Amino acid sequence: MVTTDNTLDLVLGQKAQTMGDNHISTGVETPLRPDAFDMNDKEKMEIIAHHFAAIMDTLGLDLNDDSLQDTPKRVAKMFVQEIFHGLNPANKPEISAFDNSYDYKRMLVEKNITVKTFCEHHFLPITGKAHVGYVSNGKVIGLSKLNRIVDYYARRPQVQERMTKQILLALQEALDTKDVIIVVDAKHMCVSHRGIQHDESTTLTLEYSGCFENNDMRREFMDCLK
Ligand SMILES: Nc1nc2c(ncn2[C@@H]2O[C@H](COP(=O)(O)OP(=O)(O)OP(=O)(O)O)[C@@H](O)[C@H]2O)c(=O)[nH]1
Ligand SMILES: [Zn+2]
Repeated sequence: MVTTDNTLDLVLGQKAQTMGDNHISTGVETPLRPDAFDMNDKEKMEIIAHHFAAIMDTLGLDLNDDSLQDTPKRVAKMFVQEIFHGLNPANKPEISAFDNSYDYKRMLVEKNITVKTFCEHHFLPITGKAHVGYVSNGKVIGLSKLNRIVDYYARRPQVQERMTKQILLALQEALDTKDVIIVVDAKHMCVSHRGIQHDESTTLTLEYSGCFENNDMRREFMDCLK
């Protein structure tokens, strides 16, 4: 085993000092430690599998059962290589901008981009759609790259507000313009499947900058979503 329970205590202790127990948001950056990627994926998966097995064991589950015995490994792989893949900056999508040779000067809207992320408070799914718009500053990027940027920031433990801001900033950077807008409409399983257990509510977050500070531009974008 690569780490010890002492390491975990230390990590959890640090978190408690910096965040308290009241889930105060830590700004636009995902709160990661500076040494977050000192370990490679394989080492991380071994440690997570070990600890997840302890969770299952504590719940009284029989880890010798055929169906359960590989679950710790499955969960570890899912965390590191699938659902939290976007924690690692090495996995940030390569985006190359090219000249807007079509001379298209209006708003471009990419609607209904799938958002599959996980609430950082409960590690339960948040599922929904993002809609992004921008006005080219002379540069354009491939349409699928808009979806890829959303997907990269979704593949982390998240709060919806932070994810929305992170995507806005990444779009500004990729497109080299402030003329960007994003709406995220998502359902939180931590609201529908536990706690209050309300199925119908969704959470809408909106971030914008540049020309979208203008009410008419924002309204035009919203009209495109109807
Ligand atoms: N602002 C924000 N809150 C979120 C998000 N995802 C989950 N939450 C909320 O985070 C809060 C966590 O608060 P706590 O009171 O510590 O958790 P809890 O006791 O499990 O809360 P209940 O869900 O009310 O039972 C809950 O109200 C969640 O609904 C998010 O993306 N943004
Ligand atoms: Zn939650």
